[in-house]
Amino acid sequence: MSSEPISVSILTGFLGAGKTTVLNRLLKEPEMTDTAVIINEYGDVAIDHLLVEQASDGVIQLADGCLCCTVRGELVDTLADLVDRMQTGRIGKLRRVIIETTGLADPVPVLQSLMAHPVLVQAYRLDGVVTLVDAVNGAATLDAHPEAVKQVAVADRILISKEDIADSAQLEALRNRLAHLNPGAEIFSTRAPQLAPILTGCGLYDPSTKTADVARWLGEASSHHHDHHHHDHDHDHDHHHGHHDDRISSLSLRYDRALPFSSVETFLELLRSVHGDGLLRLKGIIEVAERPERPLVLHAVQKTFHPPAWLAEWPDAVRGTRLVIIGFDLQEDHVRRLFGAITNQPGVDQPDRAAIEDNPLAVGRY
Ligand SMILES: Nc1nc2c(ncn2[C@@H]2O[C@H](COP(=O)(O)OP(=O)(O)OP(=O)(O)O)[C@@H](O)[C@H]2O)c(=O)[nH]1
Repeated sequence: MSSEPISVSILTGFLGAGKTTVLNRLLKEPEMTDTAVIINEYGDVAIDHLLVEQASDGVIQLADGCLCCTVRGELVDTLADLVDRMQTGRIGKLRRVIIETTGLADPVPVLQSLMAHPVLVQAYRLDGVVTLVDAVNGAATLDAHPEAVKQVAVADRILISKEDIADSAQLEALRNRLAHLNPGAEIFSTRAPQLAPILTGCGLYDPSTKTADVARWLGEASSHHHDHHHHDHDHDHDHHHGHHDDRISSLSLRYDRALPFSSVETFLELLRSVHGDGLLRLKGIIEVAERPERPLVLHAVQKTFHPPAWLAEWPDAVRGTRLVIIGFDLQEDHVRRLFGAITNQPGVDQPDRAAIEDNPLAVGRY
Protein backbone atom coordinates (compact mmCIF):
# COMPACT_ATOMS: atom_id res chain seq x y z
CA MET A 1 0.00 0.00 0.00
CA SER A 2 1.28 3.47 -0.72
CA SER A 3 2.35 5.57 2.23
CA GLU A 4 -0.30 8.23 1.67
CA PRO A 5 -2.91 7.65 4.39
CA ILE A 6 -6.60 7.54 3.54
CA SER A 7 -8.39 10.58 4.88
CA VAL A 8 -11.42 9.91 7.07
CA SER A 9 -14.30 12.34 7.49
CA ILE A 10 -17.06 11.79 10.00
CA LEU A 11 -20.58 12.99 9.24
CA THR A 12 -22.66 13.28 12.35
CA GLY A 13 -25.89 14.99 13.32
CA PHE A 14 -28.94 14.34 15.36
CA LEU A 15 -31.76 11.95 14.44
CA GLY A 16 -33.59 13.18 11.38
CA ALA A 17 -31.15 16.04 10.72
CA GLY A 18 -30.87 14.89 7.11
CA LYS A 19 -27.68 12.79 7.03
CA THR A 20 -29.07 10.18 4.65
CA THR A 21 -30.35 12.93 2.38
CA VAL A 22 -26.88 14.49 2.34
CA LEU A 23 -25.21 11.15 1.58
CA ASN A 24 -27.61 10.40 -1.26
CA ARG A 25 -26.69 13.71 -2.87
CA LEU A 26 -23.02 13.32 -2.13
CA LEU A 27 -22.81 9.88 -3.74
CA LYS A 28 -23.88 11.40 -7.06
CA GLU A 29 -21.07 13.97 -7.12
CA PRO A 30 -18.15 13.31 -9.45
CA GLU A 31 -15.50 14.01 -6.76
CA MET A 32 -16.60 10.89 -4.96
CA THR A 33 -14.45 8.47 -6.94
CA ASP A 34 -11.97 6.55 -4.77
CA THR A 35 -14.19 7.18 -1.76
CA ALA A 36 -15.83 4.67 0.56
CA VAL A 37 -18.90 5.69 2.49
CA ILE A 38 -19.53 3.75 5.68
CA ILE A 39 -22.90 3.99 7.32
CA ASN A 40 -22.48 3.13 10.95
CA GLU A 41 -26.14 2.59 11.46
CA TYR A 42 -28.46 0.02 12.91
CA GLY A 43 -31.66 -0.76 11.11
CA ASP A 44 -32.59 0.13 7.56
CA VAL A 45 -30.59 2.59 5.57
CA ALA A 46 -32.49 4.55 3.02
CA ILE A 47 -29.68 5.06 0.54
CA ASP A 48 -31.30 5.51 -2.83
CA HIS A 49 -31.80 1.97 -4.10
CA LEU A 50 -31.34 3.08 -7.68
CA LEU A 51 -27.82 4.17 -6.91
CA VAL A 52 -26.60 1.05 -5.25
CA GLU A 53 -26.35 -2.57 -6.10
CA GLN A 54 -26.16 -4.63 -2.98
CA ALA A 55 -23.17 -6.95 -2.95
CA SER A 56 -23.23 -10.14 -0.96
CA ASP A 57 -20.37 -9.13 1.35
CA GLY A 58 -21.92 -5.90 2.58
CA VAL A 59 -19.77 -3.60 0.48
CA ILE A 60 -21.63 -1.85 -2.27
CA GLN A 61 -19.78 -0.81 -5.37
CA LEU A 62 -21.32 2.18 -7.08
CA ALA A 63 -21.14 2.75 -10.79
CA ASP A 64 -18.45 5.42 -10.50
CA GLY A 65 -16.18 3.43 -8.21
CA CYS A 66 -17.38 4.81 -4.91
CA LEU A 67 -17.93 2.21 -2.23
CA CYS A 68 -20.72 2.13 0.28
CA CYS A 69 -20.89 -0.18 3.28
CA THR A 70 -23.29 -0.45 6.14
CA VAL A 71 -21.86 -1.46 9.46
CA ARG A 72 -23.80 -3.27 12.07
CA GLY A 73 -20.80 -4.57 13.93
CA GLU A 74 -17.56 -2.90 14.77
CA LEU A 75 -16.58 0.04 12.66
CA VAL A 76 -12.95 -0.76 13.32
CA ASP A 77 -13.38 -4.18 11.64
CA THR A 78 -14.86 -2.55 8.55
CA LEU A 79 -11.99 -0.09 8.28
CA ALA A 80 -9.46 -2.89 8.73
CA ASP A 81 -11.33 -4.96 6.12
CA LEU A 82 -11.11 -2.10 3.60
CA VAL A 83 -7.33 -1.94 4.10
CA ASP A 84 -7.15 -5.70 3.60
CA ARG A 85 -9.21 -5.52 0.40
CA MET A 86 -6.94 -2.82 -0.97
CA GLN A 87 -3.78 -4.73 -0.11
CA THR A 88 -5.08 -7.88 -1.76
CA GLY A 89 -6.27 -5.97 -4.82
CA ARG A 90 -9.95 -6.76 -4.35
CA ILE A 91 -10.74 -3.06 -4.40
CA GLY A 92 -8.85 -0.14 -5.88
CA LYS A 93 -6.85 2.35 -3.85
CA LEU A 94 -9.12 4.55 -1.75
CA ARG A 95 -8.36 8.20 -1.21
CA ARG A 96 -10.92 8.82 1.47
CA VAL A 97 -13.61 7.39 3.67
CA ILE A 98 -16.72 9.13 4.91
CA ILE A 99 -18.35 7.63 7.99
CA GLU A 100 -21.92 8.46 8.86
CA THR A 101 -22.60 7.89 12.54
CA THR A 102 -26.02 7.12 13.95
CA GLY A 103 -28.09 10.09 14.99
CA LEU A 104 -27.80 9.36 18.66
CA ALA A 105 -24.15 8.48 18.61
CA ASP A 106 -21.50 10.50 20.25
CA PRO A 107 -18.91 10.75 17.47
CA VAL A 108 -16.06 10.72 19.95
CA PRO A 109 -15.81 6.94 20.44
CA VAL A 110 -15.72 6.55 16.65
CA LEU A 111 -12.74 8.87 16.44
CA GLN A 112 -11.12 7.29 19.43
CA SER A 113 -11.30 3.79 18.02
CA LEU A 114 -9.70 5.08 14.85
CA MET A 115 -6.85 6.83 16.60
CA ALA A 116 -6.17 4.14 19.17
CA HIS A 117 -5.91 1.26 16.71
CA PRO A 118 -2.28 0.51 15.80
CA VAL A 119 -3.02 -0.66 12.24
CA LEU A 120 -5.73 1.83 11.40
CA VAL A 121 -3.71 4.77 12.58
CA GLN A 122 -1.06 3.84 9.98
CA ALA A 123 -3.54 3.46 7.14
CA TYR A 124 -5.95 6.30 7.87
CA ARG A 125 -5.70 9.92 8.80
CA LEU A 126 -8.60 11.71 10.46
CA ASP A 127 -9.62 14.58 8.26
CA GLY A 128 -12.39 15.96 10.41
CA VAL A 129 -15.88 15.96 11.78
CA VAL A 130 -18.81 17.55 9.97
CA THR A 131 -21.95 18.00 12.05
CA LEU A 132 -25.29 18.39 10.36
CA VAL A 133 -27.84 20.59 12.13
CA ASP A 134 -31.49 20.85 11.14
CA ALA A 135 -32.53 24.51 10.67
CA VAL A 136 -36.07 23.86 11.90
CA ASN A 137 -35.58 21.45 14.80
CA GLY A 138 -31.95 22.22 15.60
CA ALA A 139 -32.60 24.67 18.45
CA ALA A 140 -35.06 22.39 20.24
CA THR A 141 -32.68 19.45 19.83
CA LEU A 142 -29.80 21.46 21.32
CA ASP A 143 -32.03 22.46 24.24
CA ALA A 144 -33.07 18.91 24.97
CA HIS A 145 -29.95 16.85 24.33
CA PRO A 146 -26.44 17.49 25.62
CA GLU A 147 -25.18 14.94 23.02
CA ALA A 148 -26.37 17.26 20.25
CA VAL A 149 -24.45 20.14 21.84
CA LYS A 150 -21.34 17.95 21.98
CA GLN A 151 -21.79 17.00 18.32
CA VAL A 152 -21.71 20.69 17.41
CA ALA A 153 -18.80 21.46 19.73
CA VAL A 154 -16.62 18.67 18.40
CA ALA A 155 -17.16 19.63 14.74
CA ASP A 156 -14.56 21.01 12.38
CA ARG A 157 -17.39 22.16 10.15
CA ILE A 158 -21.11 22.63 10.69
CA LEU A 159 -23.60 21.99 7.91
CA ILE A 160 -27.16 23.32 8.17
CA SER A 161 -29.99 21.40 6.49
CA LYS A 162 -33.64 22.30 5.84
CA GLU A 163 -32.99 26.00 5.34
CA ASP A 164 -35.71 25.88 2.69
CA ILE A 165 -38.38 25.36 5.34
CA ALA A 166 -36.97 27.57 8.11
CA ASP A 167 -37.85 31.23 8.49
CA SER A 168 -35.07 33.75 8.38
CA ALA A 169 -35.28 34.82 12.05
CA GLN A 170 -35.11 31.19 13.15
CA LEU A 171 -32.15 30.59 10.89
CA GLU A 172 -30.25 33.63 12.09
CA ALA A 173 -30.79 32.69 15.75
CA LEU A 174 -29.56 29.18 15.06
CA ARG A 175 -26.49 30.38 13.18
CA ASN A 176 -25.60 32.71 16.05
CA ARG A 177 -26.01 29.94 18.51
CA LEU A 178 -23.85 27.53 16.52
CA ALA A 179 -21.16 30.18 16.10
CA HIS A 180 -21.23 30.72 19.84
CA LEU A 181 -21.03 27.01 20.59
CA ASN A 182 -18.17 26.37 18.22
CA PRO A 183 -16.42 29.59 17.22
CA GLY A 184 -13.74 27.81 15.20
CA ALA A 185 -16.03 25.83 12.89
CA GLU A 186 -17.04 27.25 9.55
CA ILE A 187 -20.80 27.04 8.92
CA PHE A 188 -22.12 25.76 5.58
CA SER A 189 -25.57 25.10 4.12
CA THR A 190 -26.85 22.01 2.32
CA ARG A 191 -28.09 24.48 -0.31
CA ALA A 192 -24.49 24.63 -1.53
CA PRO A 193 -24.25 23.28 -5.08
CA GLN A 194 -21.53 20.74 -4.15
CA LEU A 195 -21.32 18.82 -0.89
CA ALA A 196 -18.03 16.93 -1.44
CA PRO A 197 -15.84 19.99 -0.72
CA ILE A 198 -17.73 20.54 2.54
CA LEU A 199 -17.51 16.95 3.71
CA THR A 200 -13.85 16.50 2.86
CA GLY A 201 -10.70 18.55 3.23
CA CYS A 202 -11.28 19.78 6.81
CA GLY A 203 -7.91 18.55 8.02
CA LEU A 204 -4.65 20.37 8.45
CA TYR A 205 -3.63 19.62 4.87
CA ASP A 206 -5.33 21.71 2.24
CA PRO A 207 -6.03 19.14 -0.48
CA SER A 208 -5.82 21.73 -3.23
CA THR A 209 -2.40 23.10 -2.31
CA LYS A 210 -1.11 19.97 -0.49
CA THR A 211 0.30 22.21 2.21
CA ALA A 212 -0.64 22.67 5.84
CA ASP A 213 -3.15 25.42 6.51
CA VAL A 214 -2.84 25.95 10.24
CA ALA A 215 -5.07 29.02 10.56
CA ARG A 216 -7.97 27.34 8.80
CA TRP A 217 -7.50 24.07 10.70
CA LEU A 218 -7.47 25.80 14.06
CA GLY A 219 -10.51 27.84 13.07
CA GLU A 220 -8.61 31.09 13.32
CA ALA A 221 -9.79 32.06 9.89
CA SER A 222 -13.47 31.83 10.85
CA SER A 223 -15.03 35.24 11.00
CA HIS A 224 -16.80 34.48 14.26
CA HIS A 225 -13.71 33.28 16.09
CA HIS A 226 -12.80 35.08 19.28
CA ASP A 227 -9.31 34.84 20.62
CA HIS A 228 -10.44 34.12 24.11
CA HIS A 229 -13.18 32.17 25.70
CA HIS A 230 -16.24 32.75 23.61
CA HIS A 231 -18.76 33.02 26.40
CA ASP A 232 -18.58 36.71 25.92
CA HIS A 233 -21.91 37.63 27.39
CA ASP A 234 -21.55 41.30 26.46
CA HIS A 235 -22.82 40.67 23.01
CA ASP A 236 -24.59 37.38 23.53
CA HIS A 237 -27.16 38.35 26.06
CA ASP A 238 -29.93 38.91 23.58
CA HIS A 239 -29.59 35.49 21.95
CA HIS A 240 -31.23 32.39 23.27
CA HIS A 241 -28.82 29.75 24.53
CA GLY A 242 -29.89 26.49 26.07
CA HIS A 243 -28.57 25.49 29.44
CA HIS A 244 -26.31 22.82 27.92
CA ASP A 245 -24.59 25.43 25.75
CA ASP A 246 -22.84 26.99 28.70
CA ARG A 247 -21.15 23.71 29.45
CA ILE A 248 -19.06 24.05 26.30
CA SER A 249 -15.89 26.07 26.23
CA SER A 250 -13.38 26.76 23.53
CA LEU A 251 -9.95 27.95 24.59
CA SER A 252 -7.29 29.33 22.39
CA LEU A 253 -3.80 29.18 23.94
CA ARG A 254 -0.72 30.82 22.48
CA TYR A 255 2.92 31.12 23.31
CA ASP A 256 5.27 32.77 20.88
CA ARG A 257 8.52 31.03 21.74
CA ALA A 258 9.78 27.46 21.61
CA LEU A 259 8.90 25.03 24.40
CA PRO A 260 11.12 22.21 25.67
CA PHE A 261 9.68 18.85 24.71
CA SER A 262 9.45 17.83 28.37
CA SER A 263 7.15 20.79 29.07
CA VAL A 264 4.85 19.82 26.22
CA GLU A 265 4.72 16.28 27.60
CA THR A 266 4.01 17.48 31.13
CA PHE A 267 1.23 19.76 29.93
CA LEU A 268 -0.42 17.01 27.90
CA GLU A 269 -0.08 14.46 30.69
CA LEU A 270 -1.70 16.78 33.18
CA LEU A 271 -4.39 17.83 30.76
CA ARG A 272 -5.24 14.23 30.11
CA SER A 273 -5.17 13.07 33.70
CA VAL A 274 -6.86 16.06 35.32
CA HIS A 275 -9.21 17.19 32.53
CA GLY A 276 -9.57 14.09 30.36
CA ASP A 277 -13.27 13.74 31.07
CA GLY A 278 -14.00 17.30 29.99
CA LEU A 279 -11.82 17.28 26.91
CA LEU A 280 -13.63 16.99 23.56
CA ARG A 281 -11.02 18.14 21.08
CA LEU A 282 -7.51 19.47 21.12
CA LYS A 283 -5.77 20.70 18.00
CA GLY A 284 -2.57 22.56 17.78
CA ILE A 285 0.87 23.24 16.48
CA ILE A 286 3.95 23.57 18.67
CA GLU A 287 7.44 24.97 18.29
CA VAL A 288 9.61 22.51 20.20
CA ALA A 289 12.94 23.84 21.47
CA GLU A 290 14.87 20.68 20.51
CA ARG A 291 13.65 20.80 16.90
CA PRO A 292 12.56 24.35 16.18
CA GLU A 293 12.82 24.05 12.39
CA ARG A 294 9.84 21.69 12.19
CA PRO A 295 6.44 22.20 13.85
CA LEU A 296 4.87 19.45 15.93
CA VAL A 297 1.19 18.83 15.24
CA LEU A 298 -1.09 17.73 18.06
CA HIS A 299 -4.53 16.33 17.52
CA ALA A 300 -6.64 14.70 20.20
CA VAL A 301 -10.15 13.57 20.76
CA GLN A 302 -10.96 13.27 24.42
CA LYS A 303 -8.07 11.45 26.07
CA THR A 304 -6.91 9.86 22.85
CA PHE A 305 -4.07 11.59 21.08
CA HIS A 306 -3.28 11.00 17.44
CA PRO A 307 0.43 10.13 17.29
CA PRO A 308 2.13 13.54 17.14
CA ALA A 309 3.38 14.36 13.65
CA TRP A 310 6.21 16.62 12.57
CA LEU A 311 5.47 18.82 9.60
CA ALA A 312 8.28 19.12 7.08
CA GLU A 313 8.46 22.87 7.60
CA TRP A 314 6.62 25.83 9.03
CA PRO A 315 3.74 26.60 6.71
CA ASP A 316 3.82 30.34 7.32
CA ALA A 317 5.80 33.00 9.10
CA VAL A 318 4.09 32.43 12.45
CA ARG A 319 6.07 30.29 14.89
CA GLY A 320 5.40 29.36 18.46
CA THR A 321 2.55 27.39 19.96
CA ARG A 322 -1.10 27.67 19.00
CA LEU A 323 -3.53 25.33 20.70
CA VAL A 324 -7.30 25.12 20.54
CA ILE A 325 -9.02 23.11 23.26
CA ILE A 326 -12.73 22.42 23.22
CA GLY A 327 -14.29 21.02 26.35
CA PHE A 328 -17.55 20.04 27.96
CA ASP A 329 -17.70 21.07 31.62
CA LEU A 330 -14.00 21.85 31.30
CA GLN A 331 -12.34 23.71 34.18
CA GLU A 332 -10.84 26.19 31.79
CA ASP A 333 -9.25 28.44 34.39
CA HIS A 334 -7.22 25.54 35.58
CA VAL A 335 -6.18 24.66 32.01
CA ARG A 336 -5.03 28.25 31.48
CA ARG A 337 -3.06 28.20 34.73
CA LEU A 338 -1.46 24.93 33.70
CA PHE A 339 -0.45 26.40 30.35
CA GLY A 340 0.78 29.55 32.10
CA ALA A 341 3.00 27.48 34.40
CA ILE A 342 4.37 25.40 31.54
CA THR A 343 5.20 28.44 29.45
CA ASN A 344 6.69 30.22 32.42
CA GLN A 345 4.00 32.86 32.46
CA PRO A 346 2.64 32.04 35.91
CA GLY A 347 -0.04 34.27 37.33
CA VAL A 348 0.11 35.76 40.79
CA ASP A 349 0.59 33.01 43.38
CA GLN A 350 1.07 30.39 40.68
CA PRO A 351 3.99 28.00 40.38
CA ASP A 352 6.38 28.22 37.44
CA ARG A 353 7.53 25.49 35.04
CA ALA A 354 10.27 24.10 37.30
CA ALA A 355 7.84 23.81 40.19
CA ILE A 356 5.22 22.07 38.12
CA GLU A 357 7.70 19.64 36.58
CA ASP A 358 8.88 18.76 40.10
CA ASN A 359 5.37 18.48 41.38
CA PRO A 360 2.58 18.48 38.81
CA LEU A 361 -0.02 19.05 41.48
CA ALA A 362 1.58 22.35 42.39
CA VAL A 363 -0.73 24.23 40.04
CA GLY A 364 -3.40 23.80 42.65
CA ARG A 365 -6.91 22.62 42.72
CA TYR A 366 -9.70 24.05 40.65
N1 LIG B 1 -37.36 20.36 3.35
C1 LIG B 1 -36.26 19.65 3.60
N2 LIG B 1 -36.35 18.41 4.08
C2 LIG B 1 -35.21 17.70 4.32
C3 LIG B 1 -33.92 18.27 4.09
N3 LIG B 1 -33.00 17.36 4.43
C4 LIG B 1 -33.67 16.27 4.88
N4 LIG B 1 -35.01 16.48 4.82
C5 LIG B 1 -36.06 15.56 5.25
O1 LIG B 1 -35.90 15.28 6.63
C6 LIG B 1 -36.23 13.93 6.93
C7 LIG B 1 -35.07 13.25 7.63
O2 LIG B 1 -33.97 13.17 6.72
P1 LIG B 1 -32.92 11.97 6.74
O3 LIG B 1 -31.95 12.26 5.65
O4 LIG B 1 -33.60 10.67 6.77
O5 LIG B 1 -32.26 12.25 8.15
P2 LIG B 1 -31.16 11.38 8.95
O6 LIG B 1 -30.32 12.35 9.68
O7 LIG B 1 -30.48 10.43 8.05
O8 LIG B 1 -32.07 10.63 9.94
P3 LIG B 1 -31.67 9.42 10.93
O9 LIG B 1 -31.09 8.35 10.06
O10 LIG B 1 -32.99 9.06 11.54
O11 LIG B 1 -30.73 9.96 11.92
C8 LIG B 1 -36.60 13.29 5.60
O12 LIG B 1 -38.00 13.33 5.48
C9 LIG B 1 -35.94 14.20 4.56
O13 LIG B 1 -36.64 14.21 3.34
C10 LIG B 1 -33.88 19.61 3.56
O14 LIG B 1 -32.80 20.21 3.35
N5 LIG B 1 -35.06 20.25 3.34
